[in-house]
Amino acid sequence: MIGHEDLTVRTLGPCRIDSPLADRLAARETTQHSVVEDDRILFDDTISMAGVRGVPVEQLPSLEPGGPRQRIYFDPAKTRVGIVTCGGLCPGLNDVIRGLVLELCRHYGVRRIVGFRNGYRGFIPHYGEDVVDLSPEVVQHIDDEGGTILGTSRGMQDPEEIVDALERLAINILFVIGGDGSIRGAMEVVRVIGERGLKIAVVGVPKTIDNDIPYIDQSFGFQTAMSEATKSIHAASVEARSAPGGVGLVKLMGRHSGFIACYSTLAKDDADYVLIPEVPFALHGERGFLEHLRRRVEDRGHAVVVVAEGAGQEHIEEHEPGRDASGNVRLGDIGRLLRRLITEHLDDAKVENNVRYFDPSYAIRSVPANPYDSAYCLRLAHAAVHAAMAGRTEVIVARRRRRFVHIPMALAVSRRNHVDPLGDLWMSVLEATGQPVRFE
Ligand SMILES: Nc1ncnc2c1ncn2[C@@H]1O[C@H](COP(=O)(O)OP(=O)(O)O)[C@@H](O)[C@H]1O
Ligand SMILES: O=P(O)(O)OC[C@H]1O[C@](O)(COP(=O)(O)O)[C@@H](O)[C@@H]1O
Ligand SMILES: [Mg+2]
Repeated sequence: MIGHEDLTVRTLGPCRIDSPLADRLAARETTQHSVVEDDRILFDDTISMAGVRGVPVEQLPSLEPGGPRQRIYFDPAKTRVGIVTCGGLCPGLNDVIRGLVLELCRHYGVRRIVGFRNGYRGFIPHYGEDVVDLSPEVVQHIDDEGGTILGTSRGMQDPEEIVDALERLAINILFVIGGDGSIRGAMEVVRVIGERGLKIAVVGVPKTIDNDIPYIDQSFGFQTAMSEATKSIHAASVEARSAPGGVGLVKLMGRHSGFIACYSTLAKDDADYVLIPEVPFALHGERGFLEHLRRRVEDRGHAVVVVAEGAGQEHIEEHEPGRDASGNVRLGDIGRLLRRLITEHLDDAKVENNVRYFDPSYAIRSVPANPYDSAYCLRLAHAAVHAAMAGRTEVIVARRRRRFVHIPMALAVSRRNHVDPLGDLWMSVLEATGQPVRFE
């Protein structure tokens, strides 16, 4: 059970410097739309969850609010900042970089900002990567493009060498834009910073197209990626309805979490089946997926199947689950397996079929952020700058139940966010598709 200590945010020291934004904060009070800096946000949001704690309200676990502080830890005129993007792409990476630079320069007067190239390897001399000087002029229009102007990478790097680079460049604040792996890497960097007695703040902006980081509403870029995925699902539906025995099969990203598959299915009423990593399914037998699909194709003449790439791995016998350079599991190709098995099953049943396979994986994560995500990225960037300038460290900024909060990195990587098979999201998917609760 999450306790108060799990939610305590580390700081580098007392904030003694008046913030350049102090004059904007004077009249603020806690309302539905803002939280004053010495207030806290309850972690539990139901009577039962709070009640089971059996403690007075002021002892209930609570989160530190995001937002500007009256006084800050770093002297803006003497602060140097580094920014790095790590792991897989996600729409909005450039929007976050842009937001960080503009907030630092325009509102805190911090002008010494460098970008490290290609993820954590950008710190390592062996790779010979130059740093990128960042300014409002450099970043003004980078949000028009997907990807990250800094580049990204996977693969473990030595935190000692990363901190060496921070020391050489006299960096005071490092922003890490990345997922669970990047956050774990950032924690190693924080460990070394502490061992060396340095005062360097490390603040994370969580990034995951899979939405697999817990305790946050949604990752930036998720809405854009989900929107892109609906285009492929609709194309699959058009193809399926235009041919006898048409079956549209769409494989979407989602290594361990099927959120993209779920939300993109709910957005358009095209899919008949959704298969996700969190819900095992039987392929064969009278109540298996293939027989159910055959009956659906015979009854309606077409069907659309949406499968998250991490679903059905139990059916991929010949697959040796290797790992990528960061240690993430390399998945067997459930899309190709289903394409083959669906065709074989319908052929064996003498059901005319035309299976059309779509794999838009990289297409949905390499696009620019949509306006909603662009605005979300800007606000996350603002929160990250406020947190770092106030000396917070080993923390990610996130929006949780509409409030911007500071979540300790250890908590952010303590578990993975999954679609709950007993939760309301999966219930909505079952209601929307009409598929059975389980194929067994
Ligand atoms: N368990 C870990 N401990 C320390 N560093 C890690 C760990 N996992 C990943 N990293 C670092 O974080 C970077 C990005 O991690 P990765 O899993 O590829 O993407 P993401 O951060 O999006 O999950 C890697 O290049 C690696 O340097
Ligand atoms: O980018 P790669 O190395 O091909 O890995 C693809 C994987 O990256 C992801 O987009 C997630 O990226 P992260 O590991 O950076 O969170 C998965 O959805 C997908 O399985
Ligand atoms: Mg990850």
